Formats: sequence, structure tokens, C-alpha cells
Amino acid sequence: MSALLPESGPGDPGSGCQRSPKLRGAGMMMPRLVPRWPAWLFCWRAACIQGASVRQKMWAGPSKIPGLGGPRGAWGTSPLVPRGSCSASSRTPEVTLTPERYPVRRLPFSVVSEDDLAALERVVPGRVITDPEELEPPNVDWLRTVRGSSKVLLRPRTTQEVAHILRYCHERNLAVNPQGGNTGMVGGSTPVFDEIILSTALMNQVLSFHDVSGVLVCQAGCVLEALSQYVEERGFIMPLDLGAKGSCHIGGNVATNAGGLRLLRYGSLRGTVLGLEVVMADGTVLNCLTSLRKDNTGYDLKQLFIGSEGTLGVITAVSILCPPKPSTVNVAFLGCPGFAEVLQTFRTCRAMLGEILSAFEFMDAECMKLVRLHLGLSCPVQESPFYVLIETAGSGPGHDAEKLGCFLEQVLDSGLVTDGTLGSDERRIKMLWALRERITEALSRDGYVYKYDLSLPLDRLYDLVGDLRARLGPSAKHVVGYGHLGDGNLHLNVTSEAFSTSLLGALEPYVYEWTAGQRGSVSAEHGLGFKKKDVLGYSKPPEALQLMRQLKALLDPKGILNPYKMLPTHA
Ligand SMILES: O=C(O)CC[C@@H](O)C(=O)O
Ligand SMILES: [Zn+2]
Repeated sequence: MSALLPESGPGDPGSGCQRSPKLRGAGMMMPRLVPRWPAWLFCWRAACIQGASVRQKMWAGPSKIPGLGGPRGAWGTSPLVPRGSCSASSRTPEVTLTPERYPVRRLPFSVVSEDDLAALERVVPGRVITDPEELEPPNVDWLRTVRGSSKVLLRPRTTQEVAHILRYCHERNLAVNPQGGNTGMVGGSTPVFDEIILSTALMNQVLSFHDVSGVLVCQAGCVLEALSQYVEERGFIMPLDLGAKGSCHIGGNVATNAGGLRLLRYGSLRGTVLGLEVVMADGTVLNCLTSLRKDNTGYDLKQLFIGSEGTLGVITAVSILCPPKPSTVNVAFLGCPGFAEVLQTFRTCRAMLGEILSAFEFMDAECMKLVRLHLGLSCPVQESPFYVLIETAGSGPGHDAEKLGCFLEQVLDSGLVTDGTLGSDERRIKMLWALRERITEALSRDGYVYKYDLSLPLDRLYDLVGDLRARLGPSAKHVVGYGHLGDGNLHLNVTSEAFSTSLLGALEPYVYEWTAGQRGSVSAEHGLGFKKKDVLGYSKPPEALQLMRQLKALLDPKGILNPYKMLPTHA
């Protein structure tokens, strides 16, 4: 494979394009100064002159993608989407109660009494919700696959209120389900039985922002998109970005160690979260809300809560490091003839784009089919077996555009990419991202969705998709593969008209065994929640599970925090 590509890096940014023998003539006509128009445009034009129609198409400007007037990340951007008109809800009005579908037994927690309601009303006056209609949405997950039967939702505003609530519930042995935006994929944010729902929705204040360090301190219930807007107005960005940004809460993001679209560039929340405030199961407030980049004093306790899915404590505030906002963003949407070419494009991309690469996502042709079918989006390039979305983010428009242009030239010349299109203005960038970000939404409209979120070695990343198509045959409606290729993260999704136990039986444990055989992870970024808790053992040894149980027993001895989640049912 390496014979196709040069081992060398991008070379001199001021003259990179001119190094291509095909462009030499055109390059000599160009000024050697940083051009006013992006350099890739000049490279592109030169290539077009040579009659490469696919490049002409890329160069020729925006193609029309209907139905994308809304902001990027539509499945989560509109808070209405998760509960409303365009999710699977219109087809499946009733979601089966979780204990009716899954083998799970209620643990011996107390049942909320009238006295409890009165006591809780004193803690959060006017914010104890018992109206069945209001309780319906928070009892059901976004995918409409699990449903609890909680009779109470609490809406605290302050850490002290959360502390009072937990102290009370701990004493009374009442189970609690912490809930942020309820956008999770594994049934982690909805109750299984009658757990009290503790919503962070009203804990939505920014506490401080430092415009030199970029450290943001905020309450857990701030919506990710609102935070993005807040820091962007101050010249920074959030270090994470998700399709669910319009609904998800930062506390939930941290509790699930959400990955998303920027992880490739800015790393995981384990690195960017600087401090946390957490309320423990017994109501103790653990204030580790520091904003220090460096702090080697003792165990890094915040790491225990990042990714613990609300089972060890309730995150009430977050201190997070925001990177400076890039002044130049470009997106390339490319078609590749095969998965080997996708991988080689990634390799070339890392070598040639280096520090300006901010995302490398991929999707297969089936995904494109579904976003077209269910969302009316159109493919902006020639039909291809695979598509990649590459984003660059930097500070020098000429520099970035030239690097991108040279990279595109290289991948087109070598046949790794057969067609593509570019976006550098906000509207077009959003349009291109929507094709990738809205796959989840399209899948939800296709029927019942079986979701797998796997970390796999890059060269085996897509094998399971083909393997499953052959294994499942017509019993599955669609089998699709997409995801964060740059992070080695495959989103494998299978749809069927309705939930089917036999299809589930054909998928599991097969998918998990296959993944374990590659030493992969059975949950790359979505966590385990309720639906994946029993497969933890495929990715962690028994000793690790044992230590996790001991930690849980230490921090939440009565097991009241988000029970039935994350840890396997049986020891
Ligand atoms: O729906 C999925 O499987 C993935 C959702 C999300 O993690 C994404 O990357 O779009
Ligand atoms: Zn993802």
C-alpha cells in the first residue's frame, strides 16, 4: 500500500502545489506570495485545465443539498427532535417497559411515599414533578428503546439542593437516576424501574470564563451548544462537539466521557476536564473544581467520575479547558472506491495536513442511502462505496487552503479518492457535516436500531460490517458502518422493521466476541448504560470488574446511584 503514497510530509507550504509535476506549468504562473484566493483554488483550477472533471466538480462551487436550512447537528440541535415529530416516535407510540423486554429485577429500594414527596418539596419547592404527562419524556430514551416508570422528577438549581436530595434519598434508600439531556445511546440516562429522576436541566449557569487560559467553569446542566456559543463569542471553542449538541448537557458529556467529532484533535475529556464538583451518594459535596493545568497532588479523583455514568456520584459543575477558536475551517467531503483507500487517505491526510487536521470521519454507501431516503439529503459527490469527511482548522487561511489543496491533489492523483467537494463558508460546512452527523437520525427513522459502538484496529475496522451483512441476510433491513475513523471508532448499526429477539440473538454475542477477538472495545464512546452493562467483560479482565465493584461499594454502599447500569448484573 505504501507504494501508492510518498513517505514525505507536506513540504514547503509556500510552494507545495508547484511541486506536483502535473502542475508545474500552472504553478510557475502563480505569484509566490500567499495568494488572496486560497492556494488550493489555484491548484484546483490548474488541475481542471488538465481536464479532470471530477476536480472541476469540486472546484465549481456548492452543489445543492436540500433540507439543511437548520443548524448543524440536527438530530440533537433541535431540542424537539428527541421527543417529537421526526423521531421514530411517530411510528411507535408506545415503548415497551424495560423490565418487560429485558431480564432485570427491581432491587429492594424504598418506594417514594407521600411523605417523601413532601420532604423533597421542601428541598426544591415547586420543582418536584409528578404529573404523568410531564414524566413521560424523561422515562423514555432518545432512541425509544427503553422505558422506565419513575413517578418523580426533581429539578434542583444548586449543588446544595442536589446534596440535600441525595442525603435524603440515601437515608431513605431511594434509588436515583441522574439525567442530563437524555441523549444517550445505551439506556443509561432513563430509569429502569421507579428511580427518582434527578434532572440537571435548571443547573445551567456559566460560573466563570477566563479569556487568557480559556478555562470555562459551569454548572452541569449547561447545554453543549449554548456553551459553544458562549465561548465562541469570546474567541474559543468547546473541546468536544457532538451531533446531540443541541440537547446534551456538559455534565452528561463528562459523566459518559463523550467522544464526538473533535476528539482526534483535542483528545478526550479525560484530558480537557480540569476539575469537577461532584455530589456523592450520601450527599457529601466533593469540590475538586480546580482550573489548574498541572496538579500532581494525590490521586486524580475526578477521573473516577469521568465516564462513570452517574453510578459513583452526581456531577454538578465542570471546569474545562477550551482551545482557541480556529480562524479558518475547511471541510472536504470525498468519495473513496474502497475501505483500503479510506485508510490510505487517512494516512496521507495525517502526513500532509498534520497539525491542521481536526476531524476524519467516514461513512459507507448504505449510510448515504439512508440520509437520502429519510432526510432528503443529497449526495454532493459521485456515488461511491465510501465517503470521508475531513475537516481542517487553523489560523492561516492561505496556509491551510494550500495544504488542503496539495493533499487533495495527491489523493486524487493516486486514485485514493475519486470525487469530492469542499466547503469553507459556514453554511456549506454545516451542509457537509449534516451528511455525517445526521446518520443517527436517519437510522432512527428506518426502524428498530441495534447499535454497536466499537473500537477496533484500523485495518479490521470495517470487516465486521461485511461479515454481518452475509450473516444476517434479509433478516436485517440495513447494516451500516460509519464513525470516527481517526479515533479507530466504528459505529455499526443494524435496522429491522421492529425489535426482533431472533435478530438480536444473531447479533449478540457474535459482535462482542468478534470485537474481543481483535482486542477491541465493546463501547468506544457511548458507555455501557443499561443495555451494554453485561458485556463489560468482553473488554475488561475479571480483576478490573472486581475493582470496579469495590469502588462502587465504597462510594455508593447502598447502590442508589443509577442502579442497573454500567456494572454487570452478575458477579
Ligand atoms: O448512532 C450512532 O451509532 C452514533 C452516534 C454518534 O456517536 C455519532 O458519532 O454520530
Ligand atoms: Zn460517535
